Amino acid sequence: MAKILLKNAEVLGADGIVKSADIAVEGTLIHQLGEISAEWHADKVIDCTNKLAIPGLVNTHTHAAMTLFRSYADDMVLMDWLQNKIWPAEGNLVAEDVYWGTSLAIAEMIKSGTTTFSDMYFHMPQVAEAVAESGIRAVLARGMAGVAPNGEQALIESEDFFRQYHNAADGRITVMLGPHAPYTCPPEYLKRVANLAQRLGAEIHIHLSETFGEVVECKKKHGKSPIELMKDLGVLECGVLAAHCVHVSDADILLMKEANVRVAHNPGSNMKLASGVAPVPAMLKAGLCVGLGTDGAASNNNLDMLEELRLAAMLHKVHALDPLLIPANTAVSMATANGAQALGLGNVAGRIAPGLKADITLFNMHAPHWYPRHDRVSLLAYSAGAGDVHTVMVDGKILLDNKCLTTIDEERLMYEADRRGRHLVQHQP
Ligand SMILES: CSC[C@H]1O[C@@H](n2cnc3c(O)ncnc32)[C@H](O)[C@@H]1O
Ligand SMILES: [Zn+2]
Repeated sequence: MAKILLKNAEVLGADGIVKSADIAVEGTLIHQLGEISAEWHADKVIDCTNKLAIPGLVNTHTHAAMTLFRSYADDMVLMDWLQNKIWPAEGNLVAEDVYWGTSLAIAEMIKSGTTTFSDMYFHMPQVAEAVAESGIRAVLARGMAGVAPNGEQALIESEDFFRQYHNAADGRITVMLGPHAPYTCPPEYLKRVANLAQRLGAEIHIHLSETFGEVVECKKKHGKSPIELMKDLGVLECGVLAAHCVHVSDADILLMKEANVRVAHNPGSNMKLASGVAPVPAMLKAGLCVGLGTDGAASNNNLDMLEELRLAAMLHKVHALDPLLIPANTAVSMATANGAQALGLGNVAGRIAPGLKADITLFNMHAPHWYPRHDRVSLLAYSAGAGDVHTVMVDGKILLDNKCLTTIDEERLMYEADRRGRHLVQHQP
């Protein structure tokens, strides 16, 4: 079992306070924190002078392989973007495209300090392969739209995928079911998804109440909001990770709290697609678990969780004209511990504490924008950039060493992603 000592770090603890400490990593786990006894011999020692150690960032909602559509269709509203640009181009995707697009996303995520991501997409065995090879942690859901003939196939593939990959890659992969949204999955179909989830013991990852138009349509069609509809169909009983939740009412928030719905807040995507501002302060006040996500790289347009963290901290302040909303430590918790909890990994990752998985990101603080160091959490939230990410460890294994990826051939995947991305959109309108 490999033993790694992170020596002399400044560690963001589970209490949100930064203290000087050593971190002993044994195998996949954080063994000890603080002063490490001289009897504990490390195989490798990393000098963490001037380094801030935080729990790895958790991206709670993305479509990783959509890196292939980055910069293809910008400055559009969601439905126009999906129906006229993205879905036609996705119709051309083959399994290998998803493998390379996901690998590109993983490289970008690791380099910007993310250690876990939650994905909803197609060709999930190839996503799992990219996850397994790279060493990152992931929660994967095969996206399902309930229209014939693919709706049936999606249910079958989701069950197969769950049975084959839940807890795969030494436990780094867990699986959810991924019905896309109420506007692509009719009620009867969502009931079948909920039944399947109950039968498998799987949780559900779904887009909910992303745009005002979605809510209006849902009320017109079903006489209730998307959240109310999910409750009535039995979806909320399965354990739900709900992406976006921009247009939710106070009554919706109460229902979400009752059912312990966890929210993936995607401020960058919501701003770019002009979907609106999710009532995150009200959700937090109600006691909901809110994590952060980038959404796909085609609506963001990067997978940088540090940027998302800062957007979350800033957006709600300016929206409510209240600088007290989402302070730095809240935004950091949303990007780490709350994100892990939102993905059902609260007892596995998201905090630097003995017994938890060694998923750790080290930031180099020896740069002009990190001085003076009045408050390290403030520096992380408001001053740091992805370029400061120095070392990334997942499951006790170093995936980024002094800014170099250790498990991924970056040049090869940039070449493949470029070639495949151009091919996918070649004959599109
Ligand atoms: C069924 S797999 C996932 C599906 O979701 C699409 N998608 C990407 N971004 C969004 C978004 O913000 N809202 C709704 N759907 C989105 C993606 O293109 C895939 O088709
Ligand atoms: Zn999405």
